[in-house]
Amino acid sequence: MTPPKLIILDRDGVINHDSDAFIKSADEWQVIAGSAQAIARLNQAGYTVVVATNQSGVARKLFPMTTLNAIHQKMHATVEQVGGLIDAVFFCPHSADDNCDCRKPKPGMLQEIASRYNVSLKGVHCVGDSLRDLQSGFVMGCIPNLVLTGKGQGTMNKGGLPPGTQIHSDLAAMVDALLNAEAAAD
Ligand SMILES: O=P(O)(O)OC[C@@H](O)[C@H]1O[C@@H](OP(=O)(O)O)[C@@H](O)[C@@H](O)[C@@H]1O
Ligand SMILES: [Mg+2]
Ligand SMILES: [Zn+2]
Repeated sequence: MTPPKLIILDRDGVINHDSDAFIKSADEWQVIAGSAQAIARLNQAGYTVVVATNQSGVARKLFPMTTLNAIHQKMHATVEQVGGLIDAVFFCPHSADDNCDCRKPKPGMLQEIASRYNVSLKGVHCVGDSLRDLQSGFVMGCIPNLVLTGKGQGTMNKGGLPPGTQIHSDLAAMVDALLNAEAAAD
């Protein structure tokens, strides 16, 4: 069964630079060079691109929902400026103490994506910089991709990655690898 042409991206550390102090404003949100263009290349290759992101900064009262919305408005605009489209953003605003079902590594957000798009995520690529991103995808049958931007280098060094995890320097390199593999299979 050919997987749907859908790809699930983590946000902080994959699309934009991350910070141990959290990304607390639109000004602090800075795109990683090449990531917006990589999303546009995925779209041009027929992929629907969605984001699944933990945003415990909301529960921690580091920023309100209005600020999270402004950050995502900037993210959408940055991608659209280079001809790309992020189709939907799924976020978990809770803290670990809330024990919710949607905070990665739990698969709640990905289950929501599967149901919203009415697809199985088996064989769908997920891309993250933290182990929890890969774990939440792996339990849903996704192909895990670790990028070494954001927290990715530390994640790789810690090990314990899900079986079959593919490692890439950044999102642009992951997209190169995906599209080259597709071209080779044609
Ligand atoms: O990488 P995604 O999921 O898009 O977003 C991660 C952010 O929400 C923040 O997640 C926090 O983790 P805790 O929520 O404190 O465990 C920390 O890792 C922060 O550095 C990071 O900015
Ligand atoms: Mg991240
Ligand atoms: Zn949650």
